[in-house]
Amino acid sequence: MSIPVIVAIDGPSGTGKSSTSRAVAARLGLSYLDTGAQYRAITWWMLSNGVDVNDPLAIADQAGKPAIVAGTDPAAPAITVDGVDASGPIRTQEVTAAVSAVSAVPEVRTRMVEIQRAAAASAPAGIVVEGRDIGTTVLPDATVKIFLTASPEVRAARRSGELKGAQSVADTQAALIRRDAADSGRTTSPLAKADDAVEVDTSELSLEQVVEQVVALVGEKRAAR
Ligand SMILES: Nc1ncnc2c1ncn2[C@@H]1O[C@H](COP(=O)(O)OP(=O)(O)O)[C@@H](O)[C@H]1O
Ligand SMILES: Nc1ccn([C@@H]2O[C@H](COP(=O)(O)OP(=O)(O)O)[C@@H](O)[C@H]2O)c(=O)n1
Repeated sequence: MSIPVIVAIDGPSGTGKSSTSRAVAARLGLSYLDTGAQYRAITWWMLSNGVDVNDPLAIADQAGKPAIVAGTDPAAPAITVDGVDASGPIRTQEVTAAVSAVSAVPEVRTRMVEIQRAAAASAPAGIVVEGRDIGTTVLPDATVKIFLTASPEVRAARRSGELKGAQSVADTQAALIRRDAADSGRTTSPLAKADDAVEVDTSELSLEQVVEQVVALVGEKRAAR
């Protein structure tokens, strides 16, 4: 058996983290973990249970309650909260608007990071983990660290394509920029590029080109060890 490979993919919203991570994991036969889905899931639970998402103490007090389970199959990402499928509700605009406040609470992060490290440690061939703080905090010894970027215009156009006109491109861009600022500005493990991460600007690249670059980097690291 070869040593498991750990790939950390970080970056702001709409840079291609999920699409790239799933494709790389599928191509290399690795597990896959979407940590953003976990933060969205705990946010959905807080909203559903009447917790004031602008009250960090109230969030901290409840952070240990929901059981969040994320699947690790890149062909079928799954997320449940207390056994209930949360894959639809976690993508609503209500959750998107509240997730940065909930994920800034240290007690929430401590809990999520524990689940994330356990998933990485138990992946048989290795794992691709995507998020905001994977290379800096969750898995600082990852084999390969990637930091994806793209211009705000490109990111907003990609996101509004997915929202199918539910929100204007201008509103989507403004919301992305607000979330970037909150995620980069928080005290506990903010969105940041690790010093040893490779930055890839995806603005002018196709998904296939980004996937090729990441697969090539993993191949180089594997050959070197
Ligand atoms: N390199 C790319 N070129 C064009 N579209 C892309 C690229 N990467 C991702 N996309 C598309 O952009 C949208 C957002 O991608 P996603 O992977 O969800 O980003 P993130 O996880 O960083 O928010 C998706 O609709 C996806 O198909
Ligand atoms: N490792 C991570 C991943 C996500 N998050 C939080 O979760 C939110 C949603 O992440 P996401 O990856 O689903 O966001 P999108 O890029 O899909 O819009 C982010 O805006 C962060 O507030 C985090 O704090 N740390």
